[in-house]
Amino acid sequence: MGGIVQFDNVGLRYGTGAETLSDISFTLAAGAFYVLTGPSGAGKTSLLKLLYLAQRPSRGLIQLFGEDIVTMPRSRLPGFRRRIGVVFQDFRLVPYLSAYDNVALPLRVAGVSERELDEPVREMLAWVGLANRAAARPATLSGGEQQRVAIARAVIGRPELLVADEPTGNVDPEMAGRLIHLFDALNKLGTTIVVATHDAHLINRIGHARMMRLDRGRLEDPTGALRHPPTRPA
Ligand SMILES: Nc1ncnc2c1ncn2[C@@H]1O[C@H](COP(=O)(O)OP(=O)(O)OP(=O)(O)O)[C@@H](O)[C@H]1O
Repeated sequence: MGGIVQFDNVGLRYGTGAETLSDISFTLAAGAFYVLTGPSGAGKTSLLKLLYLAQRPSRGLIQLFGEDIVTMPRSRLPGFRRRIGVVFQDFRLVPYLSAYDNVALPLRVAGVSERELDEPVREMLAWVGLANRAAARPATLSGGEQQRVAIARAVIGRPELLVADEPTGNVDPEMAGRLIHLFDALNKLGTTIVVATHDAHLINRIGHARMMRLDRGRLEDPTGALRHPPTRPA
């Protein structure tokens, strides 16, 4: 399988300070499951932001789905973003929408009819243990419940790439197991997954994951998972 993401010598600098990320080069294989680890402040969230196109690099080349996204006109970025599911560290649910409507959002944006989306939305809410909270607004949900809505919203549209930032930070081990099962099921359907986490328990439960480790803005490749020949455009 080919690379779905390729970084070549990518650097990221916020403002005029030192680089937060330096010399980042890797290829993500389509359909694989990656776990990104590293100490707090190493740059994990920054790397994920580059992946889900919330941040442009200060230098280097990024290809996503076979296209150079650094020089791509801004008008084309929203179309690319719709192919990526994101679980944000701070959830970013739409505050005036119910849990049901937050989860339904990607399907509505994709033009799925109300009749067709009702069953998958209810199934997904049940899977994350929120069947009886469908009508609740985010402000009335606990942190762990909000996180589960955010995960349900990110996976329901079966994105080509799923990027999740500390997705089990607010849930108990049993729920973490269910969420991993959900990521696994999505991965089996072909979605490439990148999960950033500190959670050793989570890392141990995803036996087939390829490890990526960031330390002070530089990427280590402890298991050789990222060593693919670069696939440059002809
Ligand atoms: N928008 C920003 N502007 C300036 N500096 C930033 C910004 N976002 C992050 N940084 C800095 O970049 C560095 C890396 O932060 P980042 O959030 O990517 O690390 P992290 O590995 O995800 O940490 P954690 O595990 O604590 O979430 C930190 O020093 C942080 O202060």
